[in-house]
Amino acid sequence: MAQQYRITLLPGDGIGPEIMAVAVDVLKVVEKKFDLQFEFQEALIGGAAIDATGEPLPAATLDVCRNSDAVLLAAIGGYKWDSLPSHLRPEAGLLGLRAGLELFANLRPAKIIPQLIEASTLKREIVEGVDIMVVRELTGGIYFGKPRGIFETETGQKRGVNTMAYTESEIDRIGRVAFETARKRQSKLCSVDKSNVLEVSQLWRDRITKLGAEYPDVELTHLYVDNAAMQLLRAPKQFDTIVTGNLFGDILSDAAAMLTGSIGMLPSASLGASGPGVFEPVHGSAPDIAGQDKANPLAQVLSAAMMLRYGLNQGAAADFLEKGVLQVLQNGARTGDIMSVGMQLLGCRAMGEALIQVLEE
Ligand SMILES: NC(=O)C1=CN([C@@H]2O[C@H](COP(=O)(O)OP(=O)(O)OC[C@H]3O[C@@H](n4cnc5c(N)ncnc54)[C@H](O)[C@@H]3O)[C@@H](O)[C@H]2O)C=CC1
Ligand SMILES: CC(C)CC(=O)C(=O)O
Ligand SMILES: [Mg+2]
Repeated sequence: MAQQYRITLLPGDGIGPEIMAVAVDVLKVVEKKFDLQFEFQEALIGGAAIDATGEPLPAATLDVCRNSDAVLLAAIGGYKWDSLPSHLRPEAGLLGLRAGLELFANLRPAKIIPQLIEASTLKREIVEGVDIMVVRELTGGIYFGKPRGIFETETGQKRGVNTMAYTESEIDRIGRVAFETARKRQSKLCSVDKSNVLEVSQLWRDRITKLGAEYPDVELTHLYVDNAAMQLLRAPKQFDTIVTGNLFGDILSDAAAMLTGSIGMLPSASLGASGPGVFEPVHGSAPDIAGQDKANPLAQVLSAAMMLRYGLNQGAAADFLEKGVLQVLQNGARTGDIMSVGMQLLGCRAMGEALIQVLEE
């Protein structure tokens, strides 16, 4: 009998529904090829949820996610909701989902795809062979620290406040994920912080260094985040696995995306100690191209592959999808963000169709 999985789909906003439709079609091919059965359930998050219910993360959404085997998320956010107070914005829905499911570890691979070297803004010799895994802490740091808000000073000025805080146990648990991840790769871990200025980073560096003693086979180095950003663009091949906090990981993973040609190619997995993971592209809802059939759906498809691998333990099905993506690119199919001379420019839907054709061959 086919193995059954309950998958919650969170298309969200902007290009979200367009790229999610492609991922679902692709997963239907996987079902057939691997004798799996996906029970898809769609739920509201972000701006779409605000419009329908007044809240960015309705309780019903969190419930259905908790009761599923994995969650596939597209993206949230858009101009329409930008002036709402921060706790009512679409982004609060995403943060609430990550916190609600205790998804403290965000794996963001940035691996150069040989077919896309020409799409990178960097020189071939700089990016060829790049294979980096960013392990980003996802439920702590400045996105969650208290106090936060916009307060009034004694002189009547507004003062915006956010707090970057990490406890030892929060650092240790993401540190362990990072050391274990590095061990399965090239056994090189670079921890990124700002410990020359921030106490929170001093504690971070201290704990990661202590943890390093338990992983003598992993070569541990440390970089300040400003230098790390520069090194990522100067000589990205020096990196294997990077571990860092929530804000620095958010920023560095967008920078790492450009090494590989486009943020439209980068997937991620958000994992906790137990329970369903959330699998989502690194990019956002791209409101500038939403509704125009221009989005690259491949980050979403590769997020579905990460879901198969990390969330459902279906490694062969994940390999199948990843190979299909390489093949469709090899065939010359390109969306605008990864277009180069001599290739075939496709819209989001047509890229999905080209991929399905490859997968069904
Ligand atoms: N995980 C999530 O849901 C995230 C949501 N956001 C939200 O998304 C909205 C837009 O944020 P931005 O800073 O503009 O970041 P973004 O990642 O949505 O877009 C940045 C640039 O990359 C392009 N891009 C992104 N994904 C693409 C794709 N699949 N194919 C082709 N081009 C793509 C966009 O057109 C844009 O020019 C905001 O509301 C933001 O808060 C931002 C990042 C993550
Ligand atoms: C939209 C934010 C909540 C987060 C973000 O940019 C990300 O996780 O990449
Ligand atoms: Mg981001």
